[in-house]
Amino acid sequence: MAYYPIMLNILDKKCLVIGGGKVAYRKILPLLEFGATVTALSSYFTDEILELPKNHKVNLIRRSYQKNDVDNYFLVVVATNDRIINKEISNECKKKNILVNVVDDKELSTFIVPSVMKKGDLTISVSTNGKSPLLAKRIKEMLGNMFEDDVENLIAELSNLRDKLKTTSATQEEKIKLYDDIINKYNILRGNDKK
Ligand SMILES: C[C@@]1(CC(=O)O)c2cc3[nH]c(cc4nc(cc5[nH]c(cc(n2)[C@H]1CCC(=O)O)[C@@](C)(CC(=O)O)[C@@H]5CCC(=O)O)C(CC(=O)O)=C4CCC(=O)O)c(CCC(=O)O)c3CC(=O)O
Ligand SMILES: NC(=O)C1=CN([C@@H]2O[C@H](COP(=O)(O)OP(=O)(O)OC[C@H]3O[C@@H](n4cnc5c(N)ncnc54)[C@H](O)[C@@H]3O)[C@@H](O)[C@H]2O)C=CC1
Repeated sequence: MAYYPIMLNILDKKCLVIGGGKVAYRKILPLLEFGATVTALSSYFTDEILELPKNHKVNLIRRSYQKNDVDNYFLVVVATNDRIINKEISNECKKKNILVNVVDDKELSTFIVPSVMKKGDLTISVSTNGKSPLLAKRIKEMLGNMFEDDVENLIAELSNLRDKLKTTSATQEEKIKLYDDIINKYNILRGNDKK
């Protein structure tokens, strides 16, 4: 079984993280980074999570999970240490067509989270289909170190040109030739001696 990778727009979307331990914290951070409004619900929160509402769009609810808590959320991450509760929440989300990630059971999840490296508008995301999250993280670290910082300038230049070419009658082949000329002008990979 392989997962279909997509880029999800979660800007201002209501996302719920259930659980308040170190894994919940790790799952909350990228949701915030990508613009979601996060509610964390847990009977207990670590100090790191308790600090978050000071500077971020996070709302904390300190109690254990109750039926229908997932209603009206776009996406739910389940990070408790209670497998029975995890299964119950997963079933509820699936029934209600809410995207759900259960951090310790991919069978209960409708999506899993890859390891992500972001450099401006370049996103590199690595998954092992849940087989080895640590390897996903290591590969992401290796790939992250391969890129020169000017990859961000390259993307900006390509994007500007692309906007301009949209209103011209250039053919797809002509456009790709122009894009490739720019790509070849840059040294996006470290140690790449082209130029
Ligand atoms: C299926 C998945 C579900 C999901 O969470 O979406 C899942 C599941 C599990 N992870 C476990 C363990 C670890 N997870 C990490 C780290 C990360 N785990 C992440 C994703 C995923 N983890 C999804 C699959 C991703 C893929 O397809 O490869 C990353 C990429 C993203 C993120 O968490 O945001 C993030 C790296 C962030 C970064 O790049 O920095 C580390 C390393 C570390 O902490 O440093 C360890 C210890 C080493 C090891 O086990 O490899 C356990 C066992 C728990 C136990 O033993 O009790 C389970 C449960 C199970 O496997 O059943
Ligand atoms: N996906 C991943 O990357 C990883 C997943 N895991 C798994 O993630 C799970 C959580 O790990 P930790 O954060 O270290 O655990 P933890 O024990 O520190 O935190 C569990 C949290 O769940 C809360 N909780 C328990 N029952 C609840 C309920 N009924 N309603 C609301 N909140 C409830 C607790 O109050 C606590 O805050 C574990 O099952 C672990 O196996 C662990 C490592 C990595």
